[in-house]
Amino acid sequence: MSLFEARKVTKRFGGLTAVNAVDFNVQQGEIVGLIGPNGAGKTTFFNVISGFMKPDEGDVRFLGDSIVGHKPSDICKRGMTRTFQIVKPFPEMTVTDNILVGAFNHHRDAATANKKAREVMELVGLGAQAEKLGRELTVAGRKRVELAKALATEPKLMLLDEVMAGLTPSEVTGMIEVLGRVREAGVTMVIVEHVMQVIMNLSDRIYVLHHGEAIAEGSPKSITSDPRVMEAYLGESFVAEPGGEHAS
Ligand SMILES: Nc1ncnc2c1ncn2[C@@H]1O[C@H](COP(=O)(O)OP(=O)(O)OP(=O)(O)O)[C@@H](O)[C@H]1O
Repeated sequence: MSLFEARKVTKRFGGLTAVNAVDFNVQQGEIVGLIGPNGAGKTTFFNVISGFMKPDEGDVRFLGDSIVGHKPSDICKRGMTRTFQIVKPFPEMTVTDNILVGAFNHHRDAATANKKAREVMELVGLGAQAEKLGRELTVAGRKRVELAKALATEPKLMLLDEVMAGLTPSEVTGMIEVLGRVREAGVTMVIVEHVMQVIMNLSDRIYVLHHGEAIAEGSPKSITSDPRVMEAYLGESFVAEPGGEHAS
């Protein structure tokens, strides 16, 4: 059984089919990349699989159960959580307290929630910034808080929406290391990302969306040499630079 599976997922906006009969699966322990040119349907697909939008057709299954129609908070309690492209930590709360918001999702007991918050803060490299306020953080710091908040909910599967957007090349390298540690901690991940260096470095498998359809799936190596993928990216830079137009 796959940890996660989307079967023939379709989402339309009026006459526009943003996601068209997409099959997608994730096995325990994998990092799966999701790429595609601008407007390919990545965000829409992400919104559907994380419960923020309902598919018009198809099924989304996590741990063998359909989660279509379930609230994101319920899906999070089951062990699947997501991050957002635009990261807004609570500005007047410390880094610790921001992360505790995630930890309390899973633990009612304050001591246990605190312990979890400390643990994920160390994992993402925020230990030294624990007492900083949300508004004092750089983009890179805010991205790490977003990641830590998601991790504090103790996910089995984490969906990451452009965690590298707006980061400098050295910050991207730092974040790749962090995600490597997250994987070692046993968290399975799906990554939507424009920074190809990240996708190619981290992903075990990659799905490519184009005009709402999954046109290719395979190892990073097979994807880069796939003629359908090259054609889909015609006119766009396939090797996007960190901190590009998708900076938030
Ligand atoms: N709420 C909406 N209402 C109407 N059309 C939408 C809506 N959201 C997305 N779309 C359209 O659906 C298509 C897919 O958009 P989506 O944002 O999912 O693509 P994307 O691959 O995430 O793009 P990008 O890489 O630019 O973020 C686009 O044509 C977009 O204009």
